[in-house]
Amino acid sequence: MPVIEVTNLHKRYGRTVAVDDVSFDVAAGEIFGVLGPNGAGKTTTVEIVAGLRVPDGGEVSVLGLDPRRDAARLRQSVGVQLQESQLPDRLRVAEALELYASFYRDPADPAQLIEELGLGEKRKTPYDKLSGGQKQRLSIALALVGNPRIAILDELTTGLDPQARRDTWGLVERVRERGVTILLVTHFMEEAERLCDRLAVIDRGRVVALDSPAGLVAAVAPEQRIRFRPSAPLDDRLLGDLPQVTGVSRSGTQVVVTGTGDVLHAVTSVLARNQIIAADLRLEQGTLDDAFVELTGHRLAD
Ligand SMILES: Nc1ncnc2c1ncn2[C@@H]1O[C@H](COP(=O)(O)OP(=O)(O)OP(=O)(O)O)[C@@H](O)[C@H]1O
Repeated sequence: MPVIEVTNLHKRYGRTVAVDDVSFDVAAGEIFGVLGPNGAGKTTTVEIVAGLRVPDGGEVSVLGLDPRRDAARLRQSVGVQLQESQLPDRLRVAEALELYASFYRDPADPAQLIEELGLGEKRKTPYDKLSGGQKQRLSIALALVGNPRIAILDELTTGLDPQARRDTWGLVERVRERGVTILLVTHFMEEAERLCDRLAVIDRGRVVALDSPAGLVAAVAPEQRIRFRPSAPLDDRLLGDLPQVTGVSRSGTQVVVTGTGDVLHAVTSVLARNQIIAADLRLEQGTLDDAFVELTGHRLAD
C-alpha cells in the first residue's frame, strides 16, 4: 500500500515547464530518491507532495489525503526539511526544537532528538553560530520533531564536507529504522546509491527511469569487465566457452573478459581448476553515473 502516490503531475512557471507528467509511488518504510540535475523539477515535485505548491495538473495522494485540501491534517504526519531553511540568527538550538514541537499534537521529545542528532553540546548555541553540518542536522531534527510518518528531505547534504555527509547518511538510515518513510531529493549519485531503496531519475521535468539503484545500473550497463594477468599460459577458449562470458581479449599481458551474471565466479572457478592464478584481478562494473548518462545523454554534474 503506497503512502505517497503521484500521478501525471504537471507544473509550469510562466513558459517554463518545471514538471512534465511525473508519476511514482512510495511504499511505507521506503527511502525513495528523486535524483536529477539542477533545474530538473525535483524541488517543485516534492513541494507539491508537501502541499507547499499547487500543481497545474495531475493527482497527489499522501497517506490517502490530498496535500491541498487536507494540509492541516497532513502537517501532523509529514515532516519537511527544505533546501536552505533559515531560522532567526539568535534562536538557540533547544529553543528552535521546543518551538517547533509546540506546533504538534504528539511531538517527539526535543531533548532526546537533540542528543540523537549529535547536537547535545550545541543546545544553547544560536543558529548563526552553528556550522553548515550542524545547521543541516538541526533542520533534519525540525523535520522529525512532530514524529512524522513521512519525512521529505531536500538536498540534505549539499554544502557539507564528505565526513558530515556520511554522518548525515547514517542519520537518515536510523530515521528509517524507526519506520519513517523518506522522500529524498538529491543530485549526488553516491548518496542515491548508498541510501535509496528505489529512485525516480528526473530529467527536464520527466521521469526517465524508476528502479532500485542496482536495477538501474543492470538495465543500462549489464556488462561486467574482469582484468587479470594469468600466472601461466591460458587458452582463451577455456573462458570464451563459458555461458556467462561475452568476450575475451588481450591488453598487453592482461586478459580482459567481459560477461554478465556471475561471470566472476565462473572465470575464477575455471582458472582454479587449471591451476592458474589471476594476478592483479580487477572487476569493473557499471555505475549509477553510467546509467544516468545512458538514460539522459548527459552527465550529472556534482
Ligand atoms: N518559483 C519559481 N518561479 C519560476 N520558475 C521556477 C520557480 N521555481 C522553480 N522554477 C524553475 O522550474 C524548473 C525546475 O525547478 P526545481 O527547483 O523544481 O528543480 P530542481 O530539480 O529542484 O533543481 P535544484 O536542484 O537546482 O533545486 C527550473 O527551470 C527552475 O528555474
